[in-house]
Amino acid sequence: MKGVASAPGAGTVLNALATHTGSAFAIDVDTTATVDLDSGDTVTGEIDGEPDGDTRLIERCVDLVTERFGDGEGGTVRTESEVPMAAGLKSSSAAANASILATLDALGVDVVDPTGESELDGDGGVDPAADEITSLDACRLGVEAARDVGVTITGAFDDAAASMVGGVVVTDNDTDELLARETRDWEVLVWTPPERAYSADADVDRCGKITEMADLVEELALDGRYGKAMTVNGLAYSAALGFSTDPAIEAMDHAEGVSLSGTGPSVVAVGTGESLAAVREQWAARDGSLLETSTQTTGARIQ
Ligand SMILES: Nc1ncnc2c1ncn2[C@@H]1O[C@H](COP(=O)(O)OP(=O)(O)OP(=O)(O)O)[C@@H](O)[C@H]1O
Ligand SMILES: O=C(O)C1=C[C@@H](O)[C@@H](O)[C@H](O)C1
Repeated sequence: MKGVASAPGAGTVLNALATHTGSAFAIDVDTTATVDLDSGDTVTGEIDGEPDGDTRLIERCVDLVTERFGDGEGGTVRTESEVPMAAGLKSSSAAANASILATLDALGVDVVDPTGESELDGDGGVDPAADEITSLDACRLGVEAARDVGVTITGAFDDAAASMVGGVVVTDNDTDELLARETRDWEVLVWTPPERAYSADADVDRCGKITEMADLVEELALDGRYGKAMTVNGLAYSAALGFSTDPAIEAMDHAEGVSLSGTGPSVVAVGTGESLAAVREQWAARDGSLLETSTQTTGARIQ
C-alpha cells in the first residue's frame, strides 16, 4: 500500500510564540513524502540528503494515521524537500502534512472539503470509524505529531494550516482553529543566512515581552493588511530573538511586507516582481542564499 503527497513550505506574517495567535502564507516550494505500508508494526523514516536527520516527526505522522484509520500498520516514510530545515520556512509543517496525506492515500482514506470541518467525535478528535477526513483535520494530526515529538512550541497550527490549505491564514494555536483565510498573489524573495535555528530552541520568554506588538500585528492581519502586519512582526521578533533588522530596513521601502520568518534565520519579502528586484539587489551582497518564489494558494495535495 503506497501513497505519495506534497505540501508547501510557508513564510510568516505573525509569529505565534508571544500570544499563540499566528499567521502564515504558503510559498511555492514543496516537500514530498512517499509512504509504503506493510503488515509489520515498525515505521522507519528517511530524509533525502540528511542521513542523520531526525525522522521521529514523519514516523509519528504515519503512526497516528494508521492507528486511527488502519490497523497500526508499519512501513517506510521518505521525504524529499525543497524547503530547507531549520531556516524559518516551516519545513516541519510541510513534512508532517505530506506524510499525513501520503499515509491517508496509502490507506485509501478520502481527504475532503479543503477548508471545512469534518465530523468530530465527542472528544473533539478525529472520528476513528470515518473513511474520510477534511484537510484541516488531517493538518491537526500533523500538529499532534509535532507536539508529540517536541519540534514545536505552540503546535504551529498557523504554519501547518497555511501549508495544508494554501493562501494566507490566521489561526488560534491553542484551539487549532482557523480564524481567517485569504489568498494573495505575491512574488516572494527569501534570504537565508548560512546559520540555522530550530523553532523548539527559540527564547519564548523574550517573545512574551512583545505581546502588545503581536496583538497589533493580529489586528492588522485580521483586517487583511498582511504586508504591514508582517513588517511590524519582523521588527518585533527580530529584536526579541536577537536577529539583525538590517535586511528588513533594506527591503522596507520596496516590498509590500518583509519579516523574519518563523524563528529565523530567513527573512522573507513579498511584493511585485519589480519591487522585489530592488530588494534582491540589496540582499545579493549578503552571505547565504536567495530564493525567488511566489505565494501558493492551493495547499497540499495527494499525488
Ligand atoms: N523534510 C523533512 N523531513 C522529515 N522531517 C523533517 C523535515 N523537515 C523538518 N523535519 C522535522 O522537524 C524538525 C524541526 O525542523 P525545523 O526546525 O526545520 O522545523 P520548523 O519548526 O518547521 O522550523 P523552520 O520554520 O525553521 O523550518 C526536524 O528536526 C525534523 O525532525
Ligand atoms: O513552534 C511554534 O509554535 C512556532 C514556530 C514558528 O514557526 C512560528 O512562526 C509559529 O508561529 C509558531
